[in-house]
Amino acid sequence: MSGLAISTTGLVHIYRAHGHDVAALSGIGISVRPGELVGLLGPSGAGKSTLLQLCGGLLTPSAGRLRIGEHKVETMTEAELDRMRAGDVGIVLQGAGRNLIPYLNPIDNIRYAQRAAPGDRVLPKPAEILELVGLAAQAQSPLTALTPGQIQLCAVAVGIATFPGLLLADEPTSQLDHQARDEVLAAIRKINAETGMTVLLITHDPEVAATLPRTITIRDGRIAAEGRSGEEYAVVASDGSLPLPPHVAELLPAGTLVQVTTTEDGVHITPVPQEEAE
Ligand SMILES: Nc1ncnc2c1ncn2[C@@H]1O[C@H](COP(=O)(O)OP(=O)(O)OP(=O)(O)O)[C@@H](O)[C@H]1O
Repeated sequence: MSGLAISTTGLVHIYRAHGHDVAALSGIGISVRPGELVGLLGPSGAGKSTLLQLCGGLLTPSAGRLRIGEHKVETMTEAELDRMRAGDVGIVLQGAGRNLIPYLNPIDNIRYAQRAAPGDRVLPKPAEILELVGLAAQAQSPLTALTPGQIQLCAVAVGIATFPGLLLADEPTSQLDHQARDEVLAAIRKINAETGMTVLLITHDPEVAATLPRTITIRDGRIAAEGRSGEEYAVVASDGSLPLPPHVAELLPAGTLVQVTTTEDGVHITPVPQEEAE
């Protein structure tokens, strides 16, 4: 299957907790083209995992629009979401072991993941998947004999067992040494390049982020910035608002009046001294 696009408009997710609700996402608008490899960044609690789970059909939006390929996620029934997860979207949850059946070897883990795929789907051979992620030699090894890096590669292999159009991975390179981290990242890049699968991965590691062609940073449930090959940019939202980079926000406390002017060489934001504003 070829890569799936992701498109969201005004995406909101509220967790209904006892006593109070938590707005994890407060109006996210992103557009990811088929076959892109995108990193999702942001501080702890920013809403990254929530966005990933919405894209994977594990959660449903509280408001807003979410398209995964042709799927209109906000209108889908539980059964339709199940079918999307079984064939079109692969999810690698944080903590490799959560994605694997501990008593099955790598090739049987892949076979098991393929059982849920829709009957009309032509599935790749499990050996091909292991070859793609670089685990061919460990196909029959018990998971207990694998290194942490190989276990993570196995979790990725299970995530792509049906060759979905979208791979979602929650911190696939965390808790690994640098060599294992780079091997997992190389496998994900290879999957993306050779199959055209769209990939959205969460990372906290600035070294990983710097190597990705595109990154999206979330802060307080909103898009805070986008990166292109290591360079960070602020992104104008659909309502015209512009989140300030943290080092600028520090200089302009909430409530500061600013003058926004345009000149030939750009747009300037100038704080108005308080005495002038009064
Ligand atoms: N099941 C839940 N019930 C209530 N609140 C939740 C739930 N899951 C997450 N949250 C809250 O939603 C917000 C966003 O959480 P989320 O896990 O999406 O952030 P994150 O950016 O992935 O964080 P981290 O990097 O720590 O994994 C946080 O305030 C979190 O406490």
